[in-house]
Amino acid sequence: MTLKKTLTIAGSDTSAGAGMQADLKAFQEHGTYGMVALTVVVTMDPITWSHTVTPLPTDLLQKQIDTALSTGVDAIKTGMLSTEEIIQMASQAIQSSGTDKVVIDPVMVCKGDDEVLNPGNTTAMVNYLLPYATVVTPNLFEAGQLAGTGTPKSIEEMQAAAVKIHELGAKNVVIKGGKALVHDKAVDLFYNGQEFKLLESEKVTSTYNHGAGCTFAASICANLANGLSVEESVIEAKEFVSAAIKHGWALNDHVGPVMHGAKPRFGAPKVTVTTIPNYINA
Ligand SMILES: Nc1ncnc2c1ncn2[C@@H]1O[C@H](COP(=O)(O)OP(=O)(O)O)[C@@H](O)[C@H]1O
Ligand SMILES: Cc1ncc(COP(=O)(O)O)c(C=O)c1O
Ligand SMILES: [Mg+2]
Repeated sequence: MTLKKTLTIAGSDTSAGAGMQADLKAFQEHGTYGMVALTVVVTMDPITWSHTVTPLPTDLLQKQIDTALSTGVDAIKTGMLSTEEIIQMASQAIQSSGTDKVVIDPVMVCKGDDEVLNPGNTTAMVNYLLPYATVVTPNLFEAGQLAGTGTPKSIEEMQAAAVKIHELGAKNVVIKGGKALVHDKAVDLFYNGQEFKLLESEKVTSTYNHGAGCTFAASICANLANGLSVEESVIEAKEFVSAAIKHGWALNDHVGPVMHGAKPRFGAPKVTVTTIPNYINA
């Protein structure tokens, strides 16, 4: 038996709820063979839990990319890319791979840590990654940065940002309303250039959501590798991450990771999908 090969170009979250650890766990749960090209290592102060991001030498990143690509990957996901040079390397890797199954998770901040990685990265992501994105998965803040609109605060503003990001080259856009959007459900907006769809699930009140974004994007990547359509991939990923958040738990006093493998063990909350009109300028 062979498995579909999924590659994440991402950082290591030493606390292991997010980053490449989340990606590998989600890849595994979806039955794909996960591989990693590591960009940075994120460590936490044991007392304050403030994050330190340490980049790996770029020649070492390139060697990892070359190794993984030589096996022939079926789908690629990107996560934390800390510099413009690393963003360009990820773009080159995507182009060299020949795959059209590409999920860009435009990580700009870590939950619980407000420091933006590097403001110049947004322009580099727009120029080098969005044109190759099968799916891009910004949260509200990241969507506002990519679109240049400021952080969306309503479904209408999410639609406006999604249209801009689509115009920048991403074939499909999922803006994650998540916990931040003032709404009684956890709402994500899906836009494929033609239709807007709202994906809604119950909003979990727990704060144990570390790694939700990575788990969601990695699940989309694995689903694409396994041959699901873009829309099927996003819907299943939403179910998968909803279950993971519902069963999130406290690793210590500072952080609560999602339970990556919750869906196959406990089932998933219901996700409803509704096509909505274009409210922009309505
Ligand atoms: N409290 C919550 N309850 C249910 N789903 C949530 C919750 N918070 C986020 N989600 C969902 O988890 C996924 C990841 O979103 P989010 O946590 O906002 O991303 P990020 O970690 O990148 O900021 C999205 O599908 C979002 O709707
Ligand atoms: C290496 C790494 N990648 C990505 C993220 C983003 O995590 P999330 O899935 O919570 O958005 C983090 C956050 O800590 C991280 O450390
Ligand atoms: Mg994120």
